[in-house]
Amino acid sequence: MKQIMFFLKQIHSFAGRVLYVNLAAMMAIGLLEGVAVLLLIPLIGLTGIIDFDSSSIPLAGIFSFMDDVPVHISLPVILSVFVILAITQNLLYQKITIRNTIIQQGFLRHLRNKTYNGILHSKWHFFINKRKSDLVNILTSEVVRASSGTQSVLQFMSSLITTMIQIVLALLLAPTITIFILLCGGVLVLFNRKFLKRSLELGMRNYELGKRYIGGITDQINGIKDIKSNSLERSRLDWYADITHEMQREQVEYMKLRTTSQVYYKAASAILIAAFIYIALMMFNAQLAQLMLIIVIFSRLWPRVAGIQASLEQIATVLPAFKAVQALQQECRVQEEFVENQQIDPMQLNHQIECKGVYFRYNQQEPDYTLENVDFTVPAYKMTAFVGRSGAGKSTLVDLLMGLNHPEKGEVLLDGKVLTKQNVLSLRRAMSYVPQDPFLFNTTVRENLQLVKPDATDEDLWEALQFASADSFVEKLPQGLDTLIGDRGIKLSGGERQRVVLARAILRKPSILVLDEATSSLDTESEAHIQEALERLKGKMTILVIAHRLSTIRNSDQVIVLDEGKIVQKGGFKQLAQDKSKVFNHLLKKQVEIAP
Ligand SMILES: Nc1ncnc2c1ncn2[C@@H]1O[C@H](COP(=O)(O)OP(=O)(O)OP(=O)(O)O)[C@@H](O)[C@H]1O
Repeated sequence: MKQIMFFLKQIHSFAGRVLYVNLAAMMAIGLLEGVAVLLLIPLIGLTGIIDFDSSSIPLAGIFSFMDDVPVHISLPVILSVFVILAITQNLLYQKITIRNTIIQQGFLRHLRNKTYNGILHSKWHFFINKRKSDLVNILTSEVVRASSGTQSVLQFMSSLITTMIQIVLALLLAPTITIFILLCGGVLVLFNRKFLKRSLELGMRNYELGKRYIGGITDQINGIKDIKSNSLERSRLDWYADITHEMQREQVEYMKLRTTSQVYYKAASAILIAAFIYIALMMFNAQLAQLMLIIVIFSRLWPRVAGIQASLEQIATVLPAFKAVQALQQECRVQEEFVENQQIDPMQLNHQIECKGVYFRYNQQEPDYTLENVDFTVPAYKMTAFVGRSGAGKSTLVDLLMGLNHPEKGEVLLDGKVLTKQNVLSLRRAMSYVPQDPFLFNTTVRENLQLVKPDATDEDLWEALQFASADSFVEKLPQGLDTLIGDRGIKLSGGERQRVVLARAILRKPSILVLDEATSSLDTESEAHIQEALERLKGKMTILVIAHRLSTIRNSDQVIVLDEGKIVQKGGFKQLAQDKSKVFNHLLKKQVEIAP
């Protein structure tokens, strides 16, 4: 019951008044069905087969006025009313089903939007600690499962209301039989509690399996090149066969559980009805009319009780999915980065970015800092490069400048203003970021570029492409700007992809451009193209570059060298190269040795 209330609260908070309208309509359906049962009393009398003694049946008196009406009139009248009631009830039922679907689909959409909104507005820290496939699983499978619980709850409510009304009518018609049926039903529901517990366990297993399944296939599809080139197909297929087998077993077990509990109800129904007719005939000398009522009431009421059990089991299985969605929403609330409720303009960086005494670590339980006492200034409209060995802390530092990581001590200042939750969005809108593995959609060059500026004209697009040294190769593509570039831009070379992404970054006309190892996987010619592009951009915006390849940053205005989370050198490229005892010179020498 706690679980039903939990679901009802959620649906209520979403649907509000509409829910009550539906519940009222369900009550009307129950009443109509009840009236149809009542009509059986004069019908039984009219058949004349049975010696109908209305005094033996409560409520039957209300039809006594029909005693004087001839059968050739009363029979068609009663049958017509019966047909009208049945049609009205079914029409109402159809309307309610549609309205319930509107509530359920609306609730699904509401759950999806709220969850995705929460995810997108969470801090970077949240993503660092989360497995991406778990988020995909919740957004695709679990949200749907959770909202299917809404349907079960509405079905449960409808069954419950109809049953209640029928119980009241049945109590008026035949109190002893009804109380007996109810007692038996109650005992069976109690007895079947273990089925609910088991349903909950199966729901939990289904959730875990779904998570593992999506996690596994996401990793494998992402790493398909490794799988193929290292001939790992067999082992991956074995994994897949195992997990799908487990999923199959879980579904079969669930079906076994559902059908077993229903078998109990059906078997109990047959036994009870036989026992009751026997007792009624042998002990109470019941009339045939009363026996017919027993059968009618029993056959109407009992399936409802069984239906309630089925809905409860259904709700129990989807509860883990609902709780997982809720837990994620709660986590996102705690991790909220900013509220996007007002029009925020991009900031214009005119003077400098400063890092003052910054300390940062990913895990505050650990003693060592990833960045320690970091102090530097990045002048606006200049190009600053961050270099250092792998793991020195370059990406962590740039993430801090982008407001993705937050200093534990110290502060980041933009034109003298501390970077906070309040101005981080304005900074992001002023920034374009080009990662090492750039992201392109499976569509045309044009649409990939217009992603950041939907109203960009052809002239704007070509200008950005020219700045990124990408114009000449785009011109040569079969359909130019309208050429499809495949999944993640697979039809372009690494260097071409990188330049399209750079063009996209430039199209936004950012105040700050960040390149995160954008040239490390490129050949020398592609690197030279990016270098040309950077040369063209110098002086137009503030450029931050993380570079493994030191040749890329030869023309930067300032180089910041990091080692084990500390700044060990700062200055111009040539100046740093001359200091033979320090890290920068060491890095340079290594690259010269590797170069052919
Ligand atoms: N999400 C994380 N959680 C915990 N530690 C992390 C995380 N990301 C990075 N680190 C650690 O922080 C340190 C700095 O990593 P960072 O990625 O900033 O280095 P980097 O200089 O950019 O390295 P690379 O050149 O290899 O990309 C490393 O020791 C790394 O293991």
